[in-house]
Amino acid sequence: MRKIATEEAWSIPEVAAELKKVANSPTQALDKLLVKGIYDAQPGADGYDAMDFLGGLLDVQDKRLSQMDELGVDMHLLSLTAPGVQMFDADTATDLAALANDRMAEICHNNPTRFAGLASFAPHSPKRAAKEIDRAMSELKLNGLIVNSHTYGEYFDDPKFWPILEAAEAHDACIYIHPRGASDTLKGPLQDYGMDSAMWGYGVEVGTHAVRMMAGGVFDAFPNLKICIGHMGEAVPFWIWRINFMNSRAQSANRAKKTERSMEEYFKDNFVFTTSGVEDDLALRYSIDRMGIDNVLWAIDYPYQPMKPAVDWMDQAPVTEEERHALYHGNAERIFHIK
Ligand SMILES: COc1cc(C(=O)O)cc(C(=O)O)c1
Ligand SMILES: [Mn+2]
Repeated sequence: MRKIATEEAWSIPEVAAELKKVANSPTQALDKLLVKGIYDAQPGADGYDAMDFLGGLLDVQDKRLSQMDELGVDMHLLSLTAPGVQMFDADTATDLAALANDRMAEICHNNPTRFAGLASFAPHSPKRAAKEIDRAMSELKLNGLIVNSHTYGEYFDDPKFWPILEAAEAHDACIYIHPRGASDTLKGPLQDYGMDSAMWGYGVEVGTHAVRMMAGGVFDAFPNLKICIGHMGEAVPFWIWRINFMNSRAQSANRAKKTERSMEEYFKDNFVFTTSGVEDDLALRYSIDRMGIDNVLWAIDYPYQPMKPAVDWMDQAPVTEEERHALYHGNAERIFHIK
């Protein structure tokens, strides 16, 4: 069975070098905790260096590909790892997004059956971002788009970003909204106990972004726009009944923006989500039964999650063989235009 992993992190030395500067900058962004640990690792300080995430991010043809061969993973859908270019100034972000897209396109063109890619862009300059999206999709023939949730505390329900959404919809380019540390206005109690990143804060950040987009009417403006989120839908699938009920009550009470469709309809029609970093049988079964098999894709979240457990888990997950085909490759081929 063809296996396509859809949230597979990657980076280039130029972005890593720029993030090392961020690690030593006065920024108060919550991402700094993790950026310091990965890009300016002090051996033994917090153990991130022992996990060698940076080595895994920069590698494509060596350990990554040999593990894929060993485990029968046909393809990685690569994306520039969080926080991407979003902590840089607008010009640096625009330039490095284009550079990363060129490098990614080269990898994909040289290994067309093993790697596909999601293009980066700099949301800071929506019109320039839209041009990079046009270039990435039309010229570089990449497979979709990646953004790491907020950019300087702003979210895609804000119409200033809608040139980006317009370009994505026009190209039928799914935007993967990947996590990063919560924005300065959201980070409050997320700064302790390791809650800043994958354990909790990431899900809060992306879940908040997804609900803002649905409740903000984004999908009335862009009915064909497709969004992908990871980590079994950042808990939104579990919470969707309550989101739907409380939003429709708030709309009736004129406390929420009137929308053409319901929150549940938007989540079903305009979102898909992956299993990245949630290797849980019951969560998977619920997600398929609640949101539909066409909306769930398999992912590893390499190098942050080890490859073998993610394969072993999906190989034995409690799904039909038809569902397993959809999870492992069918949905990814459709959403990310993978031949
Ligand atoms: C950007 O840094 C990341 C770190 C981790 C982690 O497990 O600590 C996970 C992700 C991720 O889920 O992509 C990203
Ligand atoms: Mn990830």
